[in-house]
Amino acid sequence: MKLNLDIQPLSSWVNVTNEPLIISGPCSAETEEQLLSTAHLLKATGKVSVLRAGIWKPRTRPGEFEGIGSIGLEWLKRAKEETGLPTAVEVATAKHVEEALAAGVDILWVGARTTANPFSVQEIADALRGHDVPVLVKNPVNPDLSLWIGALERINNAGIKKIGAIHRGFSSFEKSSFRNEPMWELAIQLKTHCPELPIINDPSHICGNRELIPYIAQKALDLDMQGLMIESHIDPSVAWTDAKQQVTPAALAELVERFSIRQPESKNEAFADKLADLRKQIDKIDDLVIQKLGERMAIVEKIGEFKRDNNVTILQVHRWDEIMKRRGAFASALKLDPNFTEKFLELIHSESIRKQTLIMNKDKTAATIVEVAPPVQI
Ligand SMILES: C=C(O[C@@H]1C=C(C(=O)O)C=C[C@H]1O)C(=O)O
Repeated sequence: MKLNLDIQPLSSWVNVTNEPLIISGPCSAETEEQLLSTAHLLKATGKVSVLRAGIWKPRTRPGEFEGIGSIGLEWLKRAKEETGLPTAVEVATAKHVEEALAAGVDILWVGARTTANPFSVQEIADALRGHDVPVLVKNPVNPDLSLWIGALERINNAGIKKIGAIHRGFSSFEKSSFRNEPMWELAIQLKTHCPELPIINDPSHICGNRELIPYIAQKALDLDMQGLMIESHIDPSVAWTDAKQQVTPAALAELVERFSIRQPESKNEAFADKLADLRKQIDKIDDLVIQKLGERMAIVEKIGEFKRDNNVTILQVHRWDEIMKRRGAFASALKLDPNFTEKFLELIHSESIRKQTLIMNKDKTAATIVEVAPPVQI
């Protein structure tokens, strides 16, 4: 799938003081004093290009702090006047868009819960029509790339060319050390579909705690993401929302200082030659792997026909269990990650099952069952 968005490059709509682009500020604007003092400290670090603050907060349960509301726009205006930092807020309705634009907010972002709802995204897109304001679209809460792409398309179709995506991770039922699973492969797929789309990582929402932020932020930069949105607060311990994931402006500066900034390419000729040579080796190996997988699947199909003719079930748990153990041991002896091996083998097994299911049901009307293999996480 190719995603054809009409995009203006990030550098044409935001003045990045330092690489990478850092958007920072409180999760929620709480008081004028909290917002202004945080903004001044952020500006003083020299590392921040945009000031963010949530003023309308979509909360999971009622009764929690739902944002300070429109008054926060006045505080943002003042913060911008005093620090010179452009401002960014989350919008979830047409009214939010109108108010934010009237107050001179420089960048709008669509939150994860909103991206998941095409009606809301369309309402926002319609309100944006005729305006020339940059809009960032967070990934939907659920790991659905099409919803993310659909939201970007709706905004772009409304004439917004200064557009980017924010990768803030995905809700998961499973317990994990992250608040939202990064599922990097979805961001990588988005980048593959539309290489010119800037992607900004939001380690605060992925991690849900300060401690993990450096690791996720560095990984995002190593995956060639163009910027980071990191929540900061003058005193995170008393923050009204998301206290655990906010950092002080000083901690933010230290974090940014420690990043290793790598370029997508190197101009060094010796490097280019060596890389080309190594890639040739990889090409040969990949061809062999694919060839062997093709041969394996041909045998799987033969087994399928054999099972069909002898009325034997497709799934053979003991055989599969034995394969997992033996291949697993071989793979770990070759220093392959057990998690990777397990997922790789499971993917092969589900494809075997799918192929044999088609063979078994060949003459039945249900022959149209085309189950696809589950997505692999990295
Ligand atoms: C190919 C077979 O069918 C299934 C697929 C397997 C595989 O891909 O290796 C193993 C066991 C079965 O669940 C088989 O029975 O050997």
